[in-house]
Amino acid sequence: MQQQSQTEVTRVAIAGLGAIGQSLARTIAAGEVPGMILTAVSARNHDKAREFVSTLKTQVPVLTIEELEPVCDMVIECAPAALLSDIVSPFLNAGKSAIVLSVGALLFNDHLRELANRSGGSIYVPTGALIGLDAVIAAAQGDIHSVRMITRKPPQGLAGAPHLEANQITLDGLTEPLKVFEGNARDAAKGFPANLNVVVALALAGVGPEKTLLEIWADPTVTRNTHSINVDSDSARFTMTIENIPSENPKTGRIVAQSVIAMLKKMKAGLKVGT
Ligand SMILES: NC(=O)C1=CN([C@@H]2O[C@H](COP(=O)(O)OP(=O)(O)OC[C@H]3O[C@@H](n4cnc5c(N)ncnc54)[C@H](OP(=O)(O)O)[C@@H]3O)[C@@H](O)[C@H]2O)C=CC1
Ligand SMILES: O=C([O-])CC(=O)C(=O)O
Repeated sequence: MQQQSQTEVTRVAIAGLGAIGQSLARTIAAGEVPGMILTAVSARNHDKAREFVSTLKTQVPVLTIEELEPVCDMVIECAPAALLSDIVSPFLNAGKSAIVLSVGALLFNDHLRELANRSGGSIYVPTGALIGLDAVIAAAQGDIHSVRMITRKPPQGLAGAPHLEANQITLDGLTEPLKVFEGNARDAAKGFPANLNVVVALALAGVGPEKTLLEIWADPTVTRNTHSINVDSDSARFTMTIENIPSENPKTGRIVAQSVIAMLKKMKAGLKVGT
């Protein structure tokens, strides 16, 4: 087991240099997260990644996924969902930590949780594009009667989702809101692997992927990725909505990288606020 103490310096790897990875790399390389050092990055296109790294305040090597674990203490996974296990397994195997953004893929990689439990490594799921996981986790210590979420995204925020193709749903030229999915978080993670990680984070915090229910709307009248959660439990009833400004990737909100930075800072802070 190689878990670190709060005061040790953590060597951070970033796997995936898209909307989230680039934003994280800029912030960590600028020294804005005390106790964390950006040590290596990985991307599909190494030339493009090297060009990006040259703009950072600290220079780090661009490595393959396999080369990250031997030189880093923790990995932040922000790559396509299909790579989740390849990126995270070596770190967990070594008893180290992984912050996971492709949360939906955790449902189809049960071995990662088992690996973490066996090795003493940790998988961290940030609140990401969502809101209120602290309240859901607290409510889950008692009895939660129901968890429902409604997501509205501009059509381009849902483009390319396998569920749309499988059901021959076309969003081109949409002029009014269209409900494109109603079901549970597990089916949403299959049908929208790059668009609805948030509902899986909600499921893991609360009542699990079968009982967490979701509607997805392709809505040409909204410009923000909007998620509303409704929870009813024996301790509280709450409804919360977040309206995310998309990043350069229309599927991903700007707040996601900020949520990860907040998590990194909390790991090293003496005062930790929130559940
Ligand atoms: N938990 C949450 O709240 C949220 C989670 N997400 C999820 O986070 C993940 C990242 O999102 P986002 O940054 O928007 O995605 P992007 O599509 O913007 O970036 C993905 C990056 O992964 C890289 N990549 C592709 N193949 C490989 C490979 N073989 N090795 C290393 N890197 C590779 C790409 O590299 P290259 O540039 O070279 O092509 C690209 O830079 C996605 O799974 C997304 O669904 C997104 C939003 C919210
Ligand atoms: O959950 C996701 O993958 C992304 C999302 O909805 C958002 O950024 O609003």
